[in-house]
Amino acid sequence: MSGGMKVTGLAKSYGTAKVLDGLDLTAPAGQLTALIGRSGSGKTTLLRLIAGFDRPDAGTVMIADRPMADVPPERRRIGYVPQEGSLFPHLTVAGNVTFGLPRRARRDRHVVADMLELVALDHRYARRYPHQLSGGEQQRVALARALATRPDLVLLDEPFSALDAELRADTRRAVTAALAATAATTVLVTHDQAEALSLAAQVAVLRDGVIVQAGSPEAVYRRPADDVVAAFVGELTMIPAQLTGDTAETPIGPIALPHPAYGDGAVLVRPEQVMITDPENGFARAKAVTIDFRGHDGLVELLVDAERGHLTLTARTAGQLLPAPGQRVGLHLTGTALASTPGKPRRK
Ligand SMILES: Nc1ncnc2c1ncn2[C@@H]1O[C@H](COP(=O)(O)OP(=O)(O)OP(=O)(O)O)[C@@H](O)[C@H]1O
Repeated sequence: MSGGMKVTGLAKSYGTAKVLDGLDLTAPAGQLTALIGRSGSGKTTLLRLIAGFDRPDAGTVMIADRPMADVPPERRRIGYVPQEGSLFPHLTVAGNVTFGLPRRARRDRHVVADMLELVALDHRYARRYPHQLSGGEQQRVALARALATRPDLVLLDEPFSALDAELRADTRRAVTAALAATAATTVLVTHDQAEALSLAAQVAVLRDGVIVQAGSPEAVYRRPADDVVAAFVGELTMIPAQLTGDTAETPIGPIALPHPAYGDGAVLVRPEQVMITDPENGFARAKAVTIDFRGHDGLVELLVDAERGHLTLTARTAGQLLPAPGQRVGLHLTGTALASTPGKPRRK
């Protein structure tokens, strides 16, 4: 297995616009790292620097423990799969899959059969041309071609974004299974946070030219580096709170704080941390106002009984446990919360 991928101090500007500003990122060997960030944050720029299509202004790229400064793209041992349309239209599937292989390997029919099997495509597809394939099948062939050369690193630039929901799910499954089977070190760019959380071993969040957080999907979702990351990777509901060090006292009960905070403020929690119970139970009582039904679960907007003021919250609950509009419920909180203190400067 290779030594993974590591970039250090990577900087890149276009004119006066600084896109990457001393960025560090390690993609562990044999694992999938998902790179997420807002549109225009520099995800594609980073991928192109790793691939060697562009040169950084500063910083280093190491792939499988080899420095890449003087290595041209075709000698970096990389497999690159862009959004769509990367197949050669005049070559068959077999011709595409074996394109990067030495002549002798190209004539070996087992290579094509093995690679198609790896991406869950029938071997009879080998003779078809790209225009005779669906978008999802084309992406699987593109991945088969990328993996055929046994690269040290696979780079995927939004490979599922042009596919509709059903095809996307199927293609995603086939692609991740193939990547896992070959233990390929992979960096996947996606603007779909749910996709990143479900597929990746590591999620890296790009903002303001640097990686603001890299960690397991669970860590990024449950212990986000700040409230901007928190909002980026999932829904949030804000609850006013008295911050007393390692606990926040809220109108619907106490909740633990992973980072100590003090004073008048608020906490940010995921809607699934707001637990709905019978009105007799729970720390506080509320009325369900609106229900946003989503099949397997739903979001409930709640108006909390308060002596003063007016507090609305959002809870997520399993589809069969959803209250009816107007129903009275009890509430409490679980897990830990991120403190949000007023006046903290917000970054874009
Ligand atoms: N060749 C270029 N010349 C000038 N500016 C560029 C060039 N390539 C990218 N940019 C600018 O750099 C910034 C980052 O672009 P990049 O495509 O890397 O972002 P991204 O995160 O991949 O965006 P998206 O999610 O929308 O694909 C953008 O502001 C873009 O306009």
